[in-house]
Amino acid sequence: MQKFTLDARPEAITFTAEQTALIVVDMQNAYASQGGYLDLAGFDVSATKPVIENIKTAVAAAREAGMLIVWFQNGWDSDYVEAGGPGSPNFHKSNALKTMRKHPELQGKLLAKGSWDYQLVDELVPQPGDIVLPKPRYSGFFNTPLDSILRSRGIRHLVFTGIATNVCVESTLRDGFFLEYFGVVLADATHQAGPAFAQQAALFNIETFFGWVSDVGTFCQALQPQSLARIA
Ligand SMILES: C/C(=C/NC(N)=O)C(=O)O
Repeated sequence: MQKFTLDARPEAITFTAEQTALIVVDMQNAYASQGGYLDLAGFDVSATKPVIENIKTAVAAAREAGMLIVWFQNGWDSDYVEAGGPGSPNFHKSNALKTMRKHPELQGKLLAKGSWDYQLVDELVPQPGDIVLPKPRYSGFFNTPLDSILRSRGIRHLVFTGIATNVCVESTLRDGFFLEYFGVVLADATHQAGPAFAQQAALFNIETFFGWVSDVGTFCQALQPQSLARIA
């Protein structure tokens, strides 16, 4: 199997395309579009367009190299049974659920399956052979078949893109770490929920404790057939 070496912080990391999945976390209107959940809840989504473009570029490079692409969609049924009631911390901490309690006219709209908010942004379209997984909580490993899908393919490395860096990306990467997956974040293909320091803190945590941090240009460069980064 061909090996690729990706320049990353805190050090370069080597992987094969067959044993790596590109994970696209929750690139839904809820998280990346004006008028979506995060915007309505008061989070700044004005800088998500370049993130969408960078994800498109990373997905194309990963697909060309033969990597599995996994797309997550965060949310629940339109009655919010899957979100959990007052007995679930999710009921109390989800800003989507809190926003809908404050604005009952939004009930059934935010992160509800079938809604515009739940849909992936128009610019990012899964292709045949990709895996599209719904998830009910921040971590993509919780109550989803992600682990068995990856294990059955021998995948050990996960390259992360998506929104939000400090919530679902970091949660999924951390759970992956405990399950012995090597997690790499492409920083310019992610965006935080909250102030800029939340992005910096999440990336600091990841590169220092849980994984590696690189960027889309470096990732594409590493995957190029003629790249000097390629090791026979
Ligand atoms: C804040 C938030 C983040 N989700 C994510 N996809 O990172 C949420 O779902 O409430």
